[in-house]
Amino acid sequence: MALWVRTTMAKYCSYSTQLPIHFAERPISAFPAKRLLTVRSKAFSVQASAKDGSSTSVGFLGLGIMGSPMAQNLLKAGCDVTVWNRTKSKCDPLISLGAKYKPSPEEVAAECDVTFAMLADPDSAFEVACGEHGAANGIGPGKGYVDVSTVDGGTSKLINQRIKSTGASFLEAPVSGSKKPAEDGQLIFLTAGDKPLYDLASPFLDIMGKSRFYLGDVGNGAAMKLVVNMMMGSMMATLAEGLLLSEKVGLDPNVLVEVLSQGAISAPMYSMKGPSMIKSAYPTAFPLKHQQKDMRLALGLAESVSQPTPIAAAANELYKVAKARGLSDDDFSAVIESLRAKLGSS
Ligand SMILES: NC(=O)C1=CN([C@@H]2O[C@H](COP(=O)(O)OP(=O)(O)OC[C@H]3O[C@@H](n4cnc5c(N)ncnc54)[C@H](OP(=O)(O)O)[C@@H]3O)[C@@H](O)[C@H]2O)C=CC1
Ligand SMILES: O=CCCC(=O)O
Repeated sequence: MALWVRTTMAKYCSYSTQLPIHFAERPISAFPAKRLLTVRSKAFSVQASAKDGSSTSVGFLGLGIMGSPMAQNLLKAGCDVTVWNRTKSKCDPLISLGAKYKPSPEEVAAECDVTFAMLADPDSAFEVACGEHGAANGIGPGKGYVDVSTVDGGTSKLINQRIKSTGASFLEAPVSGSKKPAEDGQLIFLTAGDKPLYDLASPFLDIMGKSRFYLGDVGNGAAMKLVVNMMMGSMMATLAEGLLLSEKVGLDPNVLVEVLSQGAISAPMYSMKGPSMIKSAYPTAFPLKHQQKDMRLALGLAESVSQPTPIAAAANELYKVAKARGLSDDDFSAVIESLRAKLGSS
């Protein structure tokens, strides 16, 4: 009996030199917990470590808003997890849940079969992978490095090169989904790179996420993520404009959110973020500085293929204004503040 409801499709992507394959799998959380554990432990034993025949050991580098719950879900599923974070104190809650700790990415990668990295941006992703005491210094043949940070394709390719030069495998796997989906194991992985590593890492991706796409060559996962986040950033800016305009012409913006939720342009994001934006509350799930980083990287991607993206370019300006107003660490929905200032309504 098929355990997965799998849809497979293949389509040509001009950004890739090979035909990408997309696997979208049914959320594993749809299965009862007991059944799930059986499936998972079977997967682990099938993919036993080359090192000593025991189950695959996992490293996790970067325990911010996303990395912490992702690593926590691996631990809760019974995985053998070793963690590292630049600010050591963020490791403590995971250590108390049973994680091991190593004082550098190098030592984590040397210890573990597969090492995941969830870093802030291209610079930190590169530094943790390739810098002094970076993962590349500890990794080697038979091991894998899975970078789940959101970076540009160029950075991902550099990390790929350096990791591969050691004889290890590389997979980029940025995620769609924010803090709550990370906590609930409902992320969407956009992967590209070494297919055998994708296969090896899939049971772990399925613990942390609800679906995964394999997109072919390194760079395609990053590109897909940037296109998605470029659209998300523009949608958020549009919501901000609509909320403020409705308010200014005397409408109740809460009613606008309700109207949106019932029509063709309904989006979970509008229903989730709209009500708090109306109250000028921006509890951070996705930091605004990261959204602006993604707009910037997406515009760079568009530039590289001479694709006009005027809407994203305009939205990016709003995120830059919001950053300049000290809102970098607020949720990206705080972008509305840059329009409030412009419209003179705050
Ligand atoms: N939050 C979200 O909703 C989503 C975020 N993403 C992406 O995931 C990535 C992580 O996001 P998120 O968890 O929200 O971000 P956070 O800002 O919460 O965490 C960033 C992590 O990167 C580490 N870091 C930053 N700079 C360095 C550096 N120079 N050297 C070593 N480590 C560093 C931080 O360490 P320290 O604790 O020491 O600061 C922390 O572990 C980003 O690329 C983001 O775009 C993707 C999907 C959703
Ligand atoms: O990169 C952040 C994505 C946030 C989301 O998908 O909700």
